[in-house]
Formats: sequence, structure tokens, C-alpha cells
Amino acid sequence: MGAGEFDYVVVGAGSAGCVLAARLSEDPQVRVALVEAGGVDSDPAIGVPADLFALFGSAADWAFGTVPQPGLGGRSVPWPRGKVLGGSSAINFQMWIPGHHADFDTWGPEWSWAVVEPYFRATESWTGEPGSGKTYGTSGPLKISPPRDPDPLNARFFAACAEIGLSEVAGGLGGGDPTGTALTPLNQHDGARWSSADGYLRPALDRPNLTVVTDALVRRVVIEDGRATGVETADGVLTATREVLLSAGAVGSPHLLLLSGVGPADDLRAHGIDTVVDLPGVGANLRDHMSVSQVVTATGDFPLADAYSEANRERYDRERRGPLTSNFAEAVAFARLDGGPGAPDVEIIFSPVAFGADGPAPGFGFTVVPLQPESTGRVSLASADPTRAPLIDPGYLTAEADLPTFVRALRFSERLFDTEAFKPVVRGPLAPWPGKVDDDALAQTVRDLASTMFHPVGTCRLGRDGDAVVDPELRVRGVAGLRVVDASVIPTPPRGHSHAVVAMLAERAAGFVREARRRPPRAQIREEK
Ligand SMILES: Cc1cc2nc3c(=O)[nH]c(=O)nc-3n(C[C@H](O)[C@H](O)[C@H](O)COP(=O)(O)OP(=O)(O)OC[C@H]3O[C@@H](n4cnc5c(N)ncnc54)[C@H](O)[C@@H]3O)c2cc1C
Repeated sequence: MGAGEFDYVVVGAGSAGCVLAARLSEDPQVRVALVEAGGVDSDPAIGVPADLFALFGSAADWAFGTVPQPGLGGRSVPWPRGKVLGGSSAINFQMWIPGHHADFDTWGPEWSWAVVEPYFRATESWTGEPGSGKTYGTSGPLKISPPRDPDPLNARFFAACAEIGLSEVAGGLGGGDPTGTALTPLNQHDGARWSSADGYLRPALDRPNLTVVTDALVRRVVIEDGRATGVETADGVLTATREVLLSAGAVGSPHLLLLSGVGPADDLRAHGIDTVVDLPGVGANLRDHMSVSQVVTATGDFPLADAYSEANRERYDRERRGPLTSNFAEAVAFARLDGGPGAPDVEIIFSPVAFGADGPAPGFGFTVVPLQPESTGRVSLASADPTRAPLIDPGYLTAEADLPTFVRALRFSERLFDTEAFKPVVRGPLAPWPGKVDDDALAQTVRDLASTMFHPVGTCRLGRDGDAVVDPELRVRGVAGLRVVDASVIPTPPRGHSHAVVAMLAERAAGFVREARRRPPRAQIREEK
């Protein structure tokens, strides 16, 4: 199906789009279309947690890449993004970590932690032992589970963390302050990935008022007399009598606005696109987390080194247990580099197996993530042709503070190798990690190895200032009937992982849309004129 008339057209069936489509279609009077460029999520690798690497470069991945990054010695960084029902939640690492309350307090009063916390809880369904989920919700659509068969080495990680002063996170990772250590809460159920499509979309699929269109690239938003009236695909226009909701992600949503004439007028003109609204913030303020992994070989048992064996595959197929249920990121620590109070500024993700150039090997590693990078970049048009990927320039390490902060973060986590818990088992660094080197060499290692942590945000930033693209209710400035609801509205990366934040904001946005429905739709307004 390529055309038709609906009340709402949602573009992108990812973390946000699945939430919107499900929530809005709860009202049987409302006709909702969900349009997705990718296909149905039938690839078996989507379900098997440890198979996530097989999804990179597959049909379920846009397989973007950044433009060459001067801060990284001219390297381009691969940028996977989900292109399938479930979007990036169908190919991600399944980690559910909402962030720190201070992240949200800076978004403005409509999005303070006190306001958003109930929306996090509304999305969540903790499936672990009662009480062990601490603050998580228990009746939302997104299943959150502890690692199903956690590796015994996680205990050694916690012991090492305790030696450097990091203890178990007090209120649970979802409680607004993730400082401390924890097993990673995962979007899994019974040993399988649980994406936004699983949690939100699938239970809504048999509603007669919900139309899901897959394999349909939206080419632009149709804007008439200052109002969004639908979206254009190769097969025709899907008309929206009330609102168009862009949930195409941190790359897709700014790209679509630019293709639709909403963006910096000079850039649009350069590509022969008529300006509908001169909005310089579109595509700007691209922010992302980066990571570097410190990996060592070690002595001991490493069941995950053999994760992909035939025996493990059979076991998984039989009972959904064993190493294939692992996302290889089974425990985390959040800390402040100065050891003081306040919000954490580094995350250390523990992998109980060594990932080197040849895949999993006996050993283990820390993936180190500075949580508040200052570098910003931009998503911009490469071409007016909607089938051509936009230019992605995250501006990695362009802010002066980011490289020294990265070096400090790596020094901080390096201490874990020297603890009583780890020292006796460490054999040596696994390439490309060079092991202990001086500060200059460590800075060079960051330039050589740093990669995306997959959390791009900010390209349609919310706010009240002149550079904001959407207002606090996520309405695009200067265009009626158009909102952006996805990672692109998040001003700065949260001190956590972005999927949970996107699910929360889509739940809240569904409320904004429902509220606006009480006002007359476009057709009635026209009649009244
Ligand atoms: C490899 C990887 C690992 C990650 N690991 C984690 C993790 O462990 N924990 C975590 O919290 N976060 C993680 N993230 C990030 C998290 O998954 C994303 O922040 C989140 O899913 C973004 O949600 P979204 O709705 O903004 O976009 P997406 O979920 O990416 O959805 C956008 C959807 O829009 C569709 N689309 C785009 N353009 C168009 C168009 N023109 N027409 C039609 N459809 C279009 C896309 O195909 C996609 O389905 C990871 C991401 C990746 C890629």
C-alpha cells in the first residue's frame, strides 16, 4: 500500500515510531499509518542476542558511515542504524539504562526528571526477580531482564570495582542516578531480544485502524500553506488530516526535513530545494557518545569465547540458554573521574570475553565511554536525491576538552587491571589495544581506535531558543501539523544509553498528540474559515 488518508502518519518504525503507532491506534476512532523504509523483522539474527554483529551490514542496517574525521586522523567511522521494524532497537546491544536525573532537568520544565520518570516506568516490564529490578516498572510493553546466564567473571569485575571504590548502584540503574556497578538490564525476554516492535507494535498489528507499510522510503513531507499534510513515497502520498510524526531517527529525521525545505536556507538553495522554513538548527548539534575498548588476554574459563559453537547454537535453539543469550556487555560501572559527588562522567562496560580482530577470545575487556562529550557536528544534504544518504559529520574530538577527558577516563579504568581481583589472571593486552602507554601515546590510541557508541542525538533539538528545531511539545517550529519524535530531539547524550530515553519521550509525545486531538482537525478548521 502506497497511498491513502489517515489521521496520523508516523514515519519510521523504530524505537519511537513503534510506541507512537501503538499508543495512537489504541483509540479505534483514529486512523494511523506507520511507514518504514526497511522490511519486516524476520531475520533470525535479530532475535538471538549474541548474533547482533551479524546484523551490521545486513538488510536490517542502513550501514551509514561518517565523513572523514580530522579528530580521528581522517578516519571514517561506520555508523550502523536499524532499517527494519523495530529500527535500531532491533539491532542494538539491548542495554536499558535511562541515565541521570540531571540529564533531563536541563531539557526544560516539561521534561524534568520528576516529569519523565513515570514515562520511563510506563514503558518498562522488569522480568527478573521481584525487587532486584529496584526502580523499574513492571507492567509496560518493553521487557527488561537481567542477563539470563551471566558469566561468572562479572563477579570478578564487581570485586575489582569495589577495590577502586565503586559499589553496587544504590537505587538501581533506572532510579535517576546510575553511579556504581550493576549487571546490565537488557531488552530481552526468555533469552531473546525484545525490540520496540516486539513490545509495542506486534500486539497492535491486528487493529483495523493501524496500517503498517514496510519497504517504503519516505522521500519528503508534503507541506501546503505552512501545514504538513502528508508524506510522499515512490507509490504516492499518504495523507495526514491531523499530524505527520517524524520518527526516522537522528539521521533520518533531519534528512527528511531538509529534503522537505525545512532547514538552513543557504544549504537548501545549494541543492536546489525551495525553502519552506529557514531553520538553521536542522541537522546541527549532532552529538554522540564515543568509546574505546581496553582488551586483555587472560587465564581462566571463558565460555563466551566459544559462543558461536554448534553445541551452543543447539542449546540456544532447544532452551534459549547459554552464551548466545549474552550481549557481551553484561555488567557496567558509572563513576566520576574525580571521585567526587555528583553526576557520573564515565561509563565502563564489562565484557567477560576478549574481542580482538578475530572475534571472541579468552580474556576480557572494558569499553570506556566518556558520558558528556562536548564535540558537536552536523547531518547535512549530500544531494537532493532522497535515496542518497546524507553527510554525517559528528565532529568527533573537535571540542578541546574531549581528548584529555578521554585519556583521563582510560587511565581511570586501567586501574581495574591492577586490582587483586584481576591482576592474577591478566596475561597481556590484545591488539589493537596497546596496553599501558604514556599520555601522548594514549591520546594517539584514542584517535586511532575511538568509535561511535551508537547514541547520536540532537539533530532536531528541542528547546525554546532560536536554534531549537522543535518546541518542548516536539512541534516543528514554523510548520503546523508536524512533530519530530525520536533521538534527534534529545539535546545532549544522556549519561546512559539512548533507547530507553527515546521510548520514554515517545510515550510522552503520544500524550501531547492525544491532547492536541481535542482541538479541531485541519478539515474542520478549513470549514470554519
Ligand atoms: C549497533 C547499535 C547498538 C546500540 N546499542 C544500544 C544499547 O545497547 N542501548 C541503548 O539504549 N541504545 C543503543 N543504541 C541506540 C538506540 O538503539 C537508538 O538511540 C534508538 O533506537 C533510536 O531510536 P529512534 O526511534 O530515534 O530511531 P531508530 O530506532 O533508528 O528508528 C528510525 C526508523 O526510521 C526508519 N527510517 C529512516 N528514514 C526513513 C525514511 N526516509 N522513510 C521511512 N523510514 C525511515 C528507519 O529505517 C528506522 O526503522 C544502539 C544503536 C545501534 C545502531
